[in-house]
Amino acid sequence: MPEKQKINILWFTKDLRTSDSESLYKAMQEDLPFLALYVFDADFFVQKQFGFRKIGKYRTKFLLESVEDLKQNLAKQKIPFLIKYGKTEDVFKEISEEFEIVKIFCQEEWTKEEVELQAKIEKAIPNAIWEKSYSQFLVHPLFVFKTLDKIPMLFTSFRQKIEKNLLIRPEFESEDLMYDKPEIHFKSDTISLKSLCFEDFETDERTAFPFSGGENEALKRLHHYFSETQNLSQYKQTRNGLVGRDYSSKFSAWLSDGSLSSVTIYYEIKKYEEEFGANDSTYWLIFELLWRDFFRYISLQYKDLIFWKNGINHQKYFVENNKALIQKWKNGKTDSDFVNANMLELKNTGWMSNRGRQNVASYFCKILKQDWRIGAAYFEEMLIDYDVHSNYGNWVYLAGVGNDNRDRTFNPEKQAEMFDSNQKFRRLWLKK
Ligand SMILES: Cc1cc2nc3c(=O)[nH]c(=O)nc-3n(C[C@H](O)[C@H](O)[C@H](O)COP(=O)(O)OP(=O)(O)OC[C@H]3O[C@@H](n4cnc5c(N)ncnc54)[C@H](O)[C@@H]3O)c2cc1C
Repeated sequence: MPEKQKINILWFTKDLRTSDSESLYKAMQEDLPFLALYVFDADFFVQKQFGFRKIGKYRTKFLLESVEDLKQNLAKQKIPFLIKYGKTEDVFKEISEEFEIVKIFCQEEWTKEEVELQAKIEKAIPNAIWEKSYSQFLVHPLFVFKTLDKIPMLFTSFRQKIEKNLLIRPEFESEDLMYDKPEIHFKSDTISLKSLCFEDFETDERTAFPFSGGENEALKRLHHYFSETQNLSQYKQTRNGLVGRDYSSKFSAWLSDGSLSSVTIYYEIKKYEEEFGANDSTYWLIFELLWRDFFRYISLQYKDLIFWKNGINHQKYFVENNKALIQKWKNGKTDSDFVNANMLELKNTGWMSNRGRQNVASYFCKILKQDWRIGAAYFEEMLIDYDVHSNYGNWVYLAGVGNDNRDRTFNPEKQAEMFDSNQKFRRLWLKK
């Protein structure tokens, strides 16, 4: 039998970008040719939890756009890119029937489903060498664990310790490297919303933001929010808003599938501060990106406990599973018009503001007293920016079984008075 050609694989997962890509940068340094790969994993599109899909139509559309954009960016660098639908381990097996896979470059993961998937690939391709990178963090684990032995329970102590002599790794200059190795031919699948069993849909005209996936759109949004409009300079005052495109950055959707890197955002903030001046608002965006990191470090430390009913602190959580109440919450038919408006926004657009998310989650856990995991699973299906660490981290936090032991309940009436005093938001979503 002729020897198989040796190749490496650059496996994209939640790092759908060509700029600041450690994996792409490293794959380019190797002598062997490589094939870039993205798999729409079949299990992921059919699995359900608490009756909800793992991914709904909003995120699926966004993901399709992100992968298409990645394809175009990789083509500019002449990098061969394979897009497949199926079980990821089967795709790896199929490739290994034609080629000897020597190394797999990808993002490091530690949450349950991601770890299980990597284990299936390891079993299918036992001899491959894995080169994993922590490209999803703002503050690299090497720095964090040099500073801290253990991740503190409270965000404030995490932030204060990390901010002392904060060191952010430089960006990887990966987007201009040209691929000059032999092309690897492998036939991609044609994948669409329809082939993934979703109906096509129009964006609701009331949406807070008409999201489009992909690195190019992410960078466009960044330049709009920063230099074009200088909205960043008012971020701290506007970030609790509910209506409109610019009350917050809306970066989360691109951060979640990795088409935008938080390190890139950081350096863009620094450039912005040099040009337009630093203030509380420019700092506050970094502060929020540290919250994002914090929840990643919490999941890294507590692993699967973030999915457990009693959470990371083993707090007893008494819950009900009242289907009628949950249905009312989902469909915006509770006793609170503020909660209802937020839930209708989510249902119709895949988006909800941070203020809205805090209120509806607190209402679900503390007032309706339902199992927080059901609320989190509904968010997982619906949110365009769903991210395992931020979603489950925030839900355990609000359910009182995470990093906040204070038994706090948001009062939706008071919150509506504070953040929607003119009822603009409620009128937008509740009007007949
Ligand atoms: C119950 C609940 C569930 C959530 N689920 C998700 C989720 O699945 N995916 C997700 O990205 N965020 C989630 N968040 C966090 C937050 O609501 C969103 O990140 C934010 O609303 C996104 O809007 P933005 O990008 O305009 O935020 P901005 O206010 O512009 O903030 C900038 C960035 O900071 C990070 N950030 C801000 N607030 C938080 C926070 N509380 N926790 C973690 N990171 C934060 C995000 O990456 C965000 O894009 C959740 C919050 C709650 C209360």
